[in-house]
Amino acid sequence: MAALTLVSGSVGLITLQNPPVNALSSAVRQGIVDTVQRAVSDPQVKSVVICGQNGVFCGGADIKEFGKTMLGPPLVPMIHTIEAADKPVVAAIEGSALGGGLELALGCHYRITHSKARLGLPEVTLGLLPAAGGSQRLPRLIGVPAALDLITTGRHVTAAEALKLGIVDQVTDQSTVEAAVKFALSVEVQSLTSRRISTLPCPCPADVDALFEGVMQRVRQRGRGAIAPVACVQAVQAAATLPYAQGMEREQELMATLFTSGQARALQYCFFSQRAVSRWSLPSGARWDSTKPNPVTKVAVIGLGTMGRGITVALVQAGLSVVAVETHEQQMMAAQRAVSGMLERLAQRQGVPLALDRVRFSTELEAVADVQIVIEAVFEDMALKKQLFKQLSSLCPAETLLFSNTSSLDIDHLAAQTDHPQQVVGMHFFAPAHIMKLLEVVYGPRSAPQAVATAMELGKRMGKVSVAVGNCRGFVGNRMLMHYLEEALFLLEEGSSPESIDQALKEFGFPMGVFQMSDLSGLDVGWKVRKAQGLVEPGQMSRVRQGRRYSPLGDLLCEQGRFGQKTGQGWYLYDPAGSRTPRPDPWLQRFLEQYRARQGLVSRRIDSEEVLERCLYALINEGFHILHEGIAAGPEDIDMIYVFGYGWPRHRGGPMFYASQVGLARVLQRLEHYHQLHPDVPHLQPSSLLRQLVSSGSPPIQRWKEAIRKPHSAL
Ligand SMILES: CCC/C=C/C(=O)SCCNC(=O)CCNC(=O)[C@H](O)C(C)(C)COP(=O)([O-])OP(=O)([O-])OC[C@H]1O[C@@H](n2cnc3c(N)ncnc32)[C@H](O)[C@@H]1OP(=O)([O-])[O-]
Repeated sequence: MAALTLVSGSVGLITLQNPPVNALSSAVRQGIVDTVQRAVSDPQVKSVVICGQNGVFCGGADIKEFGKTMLGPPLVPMIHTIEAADKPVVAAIEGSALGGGLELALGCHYRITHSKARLGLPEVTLGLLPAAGGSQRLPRLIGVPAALDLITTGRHVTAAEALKLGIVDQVTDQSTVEAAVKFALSVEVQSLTSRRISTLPCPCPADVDALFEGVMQRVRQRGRGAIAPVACVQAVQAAATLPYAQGMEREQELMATLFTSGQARALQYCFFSQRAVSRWSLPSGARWDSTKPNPVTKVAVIGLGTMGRGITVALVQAGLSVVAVETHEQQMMAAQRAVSGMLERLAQRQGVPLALDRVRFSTELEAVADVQIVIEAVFEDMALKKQLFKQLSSLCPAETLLFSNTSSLDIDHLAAQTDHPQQVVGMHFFAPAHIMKLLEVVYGPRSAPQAVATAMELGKRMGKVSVAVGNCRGFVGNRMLMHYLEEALFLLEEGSSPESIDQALKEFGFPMGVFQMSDLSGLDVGWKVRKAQGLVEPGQMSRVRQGRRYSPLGDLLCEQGRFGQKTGQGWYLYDPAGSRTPRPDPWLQRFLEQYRARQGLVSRRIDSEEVLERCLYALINEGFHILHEGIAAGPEDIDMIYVFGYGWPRHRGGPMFYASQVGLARVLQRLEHYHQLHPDVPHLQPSSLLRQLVSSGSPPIQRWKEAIRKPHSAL
């Protein structure tokens, strides 16, 4: 797992060998301990270079080993031995040096880096802190402010930035190992006294206390309840205020509380789930590893509203040529200005050349005839979309893939309008489409595996986390969200307020509450959907529709023109209209009181526990239905949809993971309790899969799939 060879007569070259990222597994750590010891005691070896196999230095500690019994030599003494060596040790960094990988490099006396390498201490994103001395060495090397930034955000830096910050000594465009060997030869006789980072004082700015106070405040605000960023600040504070040995003790102490925390488990689950969802499969048995995506260079986007513009920008950013179509001249011109502006700002921010020449704007539908993929992003109206798919089917060659950015309409109905229904797939982007990471790739019963593979690959090229899901109303995300929204309305009817419901959800970790979210996206959006479903009865107050409990509150607000932020009034007040700061609205409070009085509802005090249980368990319960029906292939798919598309706090792992942490028996018992109190609310009736899992002893989430007999949608 680590090999030692003698090169250039006197350099001991240690190569880490653990593909794909040379993670520091117990075997690799043992390999390093053995090879370092041999190199240090070999009189022929005058200096040492440590590198990684296959162009990657090291991706850090082996995350798969977390949560298991610790075997092999620990990292901290291993890195101390390297630092204490009396022969110069040089890290040759290619690819990545992340987490424990960078900490290993910080234990070396010198660091030589390839210009394309990326470095960072991303432990915080896994619910941890750099506890192999990283929190103590990095501030000593680059100063407290820069170290705080890197350690609390976990962001990766480029080789150029690493050089500027002083993390590395040299950057090369050539062979990093050759450069490092040459460098090692040049420093063989130099003193190492100033090269052992742990022995250096920690450079602190004069107002260090104010700095820590400010960072701690920011980290708490941004972290929304995450504990690792707070511990990271505390660890760097120890580096700034304590001698190294005591700082290390503090680092270990803080790590001990994080290591076994539920948040660390949730974040590590997210790390693996994010990668697992790319390994999709279909009911037919087609899979990611046996289906080749089509080559794609040119894509068309039809409909240049907010979504179409964002999709266009994301495609251009992915390096594709885009034909952007909007049939109304004026709207096309407005879209052209907006897209150009977005691309200009992005190019400026990222310091890359502007790629405006990759987009061609047109008012002619015929302009899409020579693209490989058409993405339809017109208004969410089934009749309009059907007509467009019919036109596209006669306009485009048979091999053109036709994707729809619908957020809830039936993909199969659209496919039925075309001569090649196998070419039709849903590509549900989230607004703003060039920023939001989530993409639901919706396969219909007739979608060809190759079409799905191409959509998944296109999503990857656009930097999205793409999740393949089956076809049903609302797909996965919006289908689950519906019950979350409904429960929030029921709670309002029963006596709660938008402020207290939103507060409970924000304390849970959502960036905003359900009513703030509804004001942001516009109350009229859901109103239109409910109208299309025949649920809206203008001016009517009845609370039972289509045989189940219904809250007309949202409809009543819309009838008054209260659409949210854009109209200045919704569940909150916004002054002026379009402002993003919600203010409680006394009108709404009076309106709710009158509404309850007319409905004969007696207001009661509702605590945050009930808010969370009813809103979240209703959503989770729908997640179990979705799993049972095979609409999502596994709980990871649902969780990644919620983490990347709906602001579910990552440190809680996604709704299904959260349910597993709370305990399935508890979730079942609370759903039963609420369903007994509200028998007219079918979504509170526990799913049969949840019951089945509880009766089979609530297996860990990784084993739920075994309990789901139908692995996929039967559609
Ligand atoms: C205790 C002392 C404190 C130290 C703590 C730490 O170091 S914490 C660690 C701090 N380090 C980090 O947080 C870095 C985490 N890693 C990364 O950010 C990226 O993997 C990358 C940038 C290294 C490569 O990106 P890329 O797009 O080229 O590739 P990719 O991302 O698709 O990964 C390929 C495969 O490798 C797997 N795998 C990767 N890393 C690890 C690991 N450390 N372990 C185990 N496995 C790992 C990954 O699951 C995937 O497996 P799959 O799905 O094929 O079975």
